[in-house]
Amino acid sequence: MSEESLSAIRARIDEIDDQLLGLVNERAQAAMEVARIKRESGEPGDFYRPAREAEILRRLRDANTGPLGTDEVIRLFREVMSACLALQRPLRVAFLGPEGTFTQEAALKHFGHSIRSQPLDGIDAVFREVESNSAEYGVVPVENSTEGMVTHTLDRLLSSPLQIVGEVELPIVQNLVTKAERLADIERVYSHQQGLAQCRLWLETHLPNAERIAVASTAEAARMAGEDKSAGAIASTSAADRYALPILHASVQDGAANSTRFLVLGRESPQSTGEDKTSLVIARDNQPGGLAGLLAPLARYGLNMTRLESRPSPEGMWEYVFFIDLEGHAEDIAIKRALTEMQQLASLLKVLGSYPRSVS
Ligand SMILES: O=C(O)C(=O)C[C@]1(C(=O)O)C=C[C@@H](O)C=C1
Repeated sequence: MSEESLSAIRARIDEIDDQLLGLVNERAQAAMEVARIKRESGEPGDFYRPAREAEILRRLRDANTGPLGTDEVIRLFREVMSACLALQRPLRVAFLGPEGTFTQEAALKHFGHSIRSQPLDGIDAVFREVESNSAEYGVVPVENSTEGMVTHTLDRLLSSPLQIVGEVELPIVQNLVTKAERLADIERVYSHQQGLAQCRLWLETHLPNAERIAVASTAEAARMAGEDKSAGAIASTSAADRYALPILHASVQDGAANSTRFLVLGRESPQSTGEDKTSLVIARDNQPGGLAGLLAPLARYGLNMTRLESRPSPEGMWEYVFFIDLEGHAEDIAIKRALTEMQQLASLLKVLGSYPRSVS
């Protein structure tokens, strides 16, 4: 390619960037105008509107003709909205820390980078931070595709007044990070208990003699491995970056398609977007056919159940509560009717939240 045509294309890119800059700032002005109207009309709470954001992202995803791919378009516009929202007032988002955890990655994927993120040292602490209004939102893991449910999150949802306002799905890539130069020099491996479990086969094959030590998070594991040349950690790429640890082996998780689902916690359920999920927890006194009877209204109203999990009830031995995800919003007429009928049979029925299905 000649020098002239290269500089001509670069001049064109400069021109486009100037236009983009102008347009992005024009958009930010419009978002500030929305904030002014919200403030004047005395709307309670913060300015974040998850339903509106999901609609914007879905519309742009469907309108995109490339060459940029769906993920990139969603990521770019997520960041634009995040920056616009921060002009109104930056959101405080608590997450299961420390910095560098997959939960932080999920929080940034959902809210963009213009938030005030607050790392906390336990799932319970994240719930408490939002319950006490010290943060507007919280992000906690709820399920891993190889390791199953995060039971602590389910149990805490039962007792919390918070609502689920969103969900995030994140592909999980685990790495062996270490200052050691060879696998043979590694005597112990730190990780979160789920990280160790997700890489069980790889560890048995490649580090059969290394001691496995479960710690509070994969990020904490990376920090500890950074202080000990004969140790390694199973951790994310961002944890490796944060503690300046080399990745000796990348992508060591056993399942190729390993992903974790996170919940976004807030105080108010978002409005219906037409592509929503509703989570609830139900229980019925122990009796033959009890659960089947309780679920019958869902089938009668043609509702699609995407998840059913049981947990021991805090109330009594050998009693269970059931966590259910449905397609649809609690304001949809079919869900309203089904819930009214279920309520008559249930000893417990609590709607944990209706929220837009994750956009990707
Ligand atoms: O539409 C709104 O309510 C806005 O505040 C604007 C906007 C945006 O940037 O588009 C910003 C934040 C909200 O979470 C949703 C959308």
